[in-house]
Amino acid sequence: MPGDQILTVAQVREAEQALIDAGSSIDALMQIAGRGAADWIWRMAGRHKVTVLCGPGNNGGDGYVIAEAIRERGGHVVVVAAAQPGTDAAKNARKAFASEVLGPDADVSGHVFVDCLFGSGLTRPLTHDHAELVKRLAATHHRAVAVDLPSGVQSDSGMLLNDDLPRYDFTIALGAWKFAHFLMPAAARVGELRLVPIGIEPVEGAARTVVRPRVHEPPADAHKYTRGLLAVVAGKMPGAAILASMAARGAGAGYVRLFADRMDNVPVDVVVDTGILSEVLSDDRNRAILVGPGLGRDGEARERLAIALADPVTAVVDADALVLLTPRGLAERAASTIATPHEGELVALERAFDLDGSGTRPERALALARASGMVIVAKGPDTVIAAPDGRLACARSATSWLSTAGTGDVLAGVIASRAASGVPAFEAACEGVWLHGSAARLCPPAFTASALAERIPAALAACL
Ligand SMILES: NC(=O)C1=CN([C@@H]2O[C@H](COP(=O)(O)OP(=O)(O)OC[C@H]3O[C@@H](n4cnc5c(N)ncnc54)[C@H](O)[C@@H]3O)[C@@H](O)[C@H]2O)[C@H](O)CC1
Ligand SMILES: [K+]
Repeated sequence: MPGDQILTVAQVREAEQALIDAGSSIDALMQIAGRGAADWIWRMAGRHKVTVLCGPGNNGGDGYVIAEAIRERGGHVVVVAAAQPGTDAAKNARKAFASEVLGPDADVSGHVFVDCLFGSGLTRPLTHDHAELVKRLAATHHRAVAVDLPSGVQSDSGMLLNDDLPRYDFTIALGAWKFAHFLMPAAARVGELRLVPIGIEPVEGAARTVVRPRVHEPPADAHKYTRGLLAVVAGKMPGAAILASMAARGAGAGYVRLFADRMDNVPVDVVVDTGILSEVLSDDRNRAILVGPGLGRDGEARERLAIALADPVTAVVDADALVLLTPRGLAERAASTIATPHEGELVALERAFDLDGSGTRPERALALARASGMVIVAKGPDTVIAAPDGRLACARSATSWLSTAGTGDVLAGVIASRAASGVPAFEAACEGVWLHGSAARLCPPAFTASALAERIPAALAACL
C-alpha cells in the first residue's frame, strides 16, 4: 500500500547527497525547505509577530530562510540566534537575512514561535541554557511550531533527550517524515504534522506511513463467498469474539462465521456455528481465520489455537492466542499469519521467539516479523506494522480515546475481514489499522468498542 516515506537520519543524508550529486546544493535544498515551511507559518501567523529561534546547524539555516521569506512578504519577524551559524549553508542563509538578529537573552514575545534550534543532527541533550530558552519562547508565544523536529527529540527513535520540553502545535517535516513524528514519546509532542517536499526520491526499503487504502466495490456478480468467508474462533469469553465479528462484518468480508460451543445474544448478522471446530474449519471456502479474542489460556484454548493454525488460510492471531503461541505452533504453516500484539503481548512474543527486545519499536517489530515469519502489528499509540520481508509502516494515533477495552478486538476483526476479502497480509494489516483509526475519529469522545465497530462501514465508505 503506498504511503509517504519515513526516513532515518542516515537515509536522509544519503538521499540529500544523491540530490547534491545530481546538481543541487545544500543551499538550494535549504531554500526549498525553508520557503516551503515559511508558507505554512505565514498561513498561521499572517501579520502577527513571528519569532524564529536559530541554532548552529542546518536546522538553524532553515530558520534564517524562513525568517527572510516572511520578511519579504511584509510579515513581522524576529530572529533569536542561540549560537552562531556553524555550517556554510547556515552562514549563507544568515547573511541573506536582511534584518536584525537578536541574542539568546533578548526578551521577546509574539504570536508564533518557530523552533529551528536543532533538527535531525541532534546527538546529545540540549544544554540547560538551550532547554530554558526553548521553554521560555514557547511560553511567551501563542503557538509553537517545530521545523523538521522539536529540538530535544531523537529523530530515529522518538526518544526525548531532555525532560520537560514544550508541546508543539505543528511540526513541519522537511523532505521526508522521520520516525520521531510517529513514535512515542515524541509523537505526543509534535502536534499536527505537515510535510514540505524537497525532491527526495523514493528510497528503497524505506518505511511508509499508513495511508487511506483504495477499496473497490464488489463486482456485479459478487456473492458472499467470493467477497470472503471469515471464520472467527470464540473461546471462554465470547463477548470479545462477537465484537471482533461485528467489526469484521463492516470491513468488507461477505460472510462472518463465529465458531463457539454455545452462544446467546449474538447480533443477527453474525452467524454462529456450534459444530466440531476441526470439521467446520476444513471448509475450503474459508479465506481467513481469526483466533484469540476471549480465547482463554487453558488446554482447550491451546487445542483451538492449534486447530485454527492448521487451517491453510491467512490467520489473524490476537490477545490470548499471542500468549499461547510458540515457534513450534507456526512451524507447519504455509499461509500468512498476522499477529496484533500490544506492548505486553509483544514482550511475551519476543521471549517466545528468543529475542532480546532491544532497539526502537520498528526495529523490535521487524526482528519479530523476521524471526517468526508473521506480519506484526505492534499496536498502541504508535502502531508499527512489520513484514517478514522487511516492509515497515507506521501509523499516528487517531485519538487517545481508543484506550478502552475491546478496541483491540475490533482491530483484529477488521484486519481479518480485509484478509478474508483477498487483501495480502501486510496490506490487510495496514488497511485494518487505517480503518480502525478512521472509525475512531468518527466516534464521539469516550466511545465504546461496539460504537467503534459500528463506525467501520463509514470509515470504509471514505476509501471507495
Ligand atoms: N531533509 C533535508 O534534506 C534537508 C534538511 N535540512 C535541515 O538540516 C537539518 C539537519 O542539519 P544538521 O546541521 O545536520 O543538524 P542540526 O541543525 O540539527 O544541528 C546539528 C549541529 O549541532 C551539533 N549538536 C548536536 N547536538 C547538539 C547539542 N545538544 N548541543 C549543541 N550542539 C549540538 C551537531 O554536532 C551539529 O553540528 C534538518 O533537520 C533540516 O532542518 C536542510 O535545510 C537541507 C535539506
Ligand atoms: K527544530
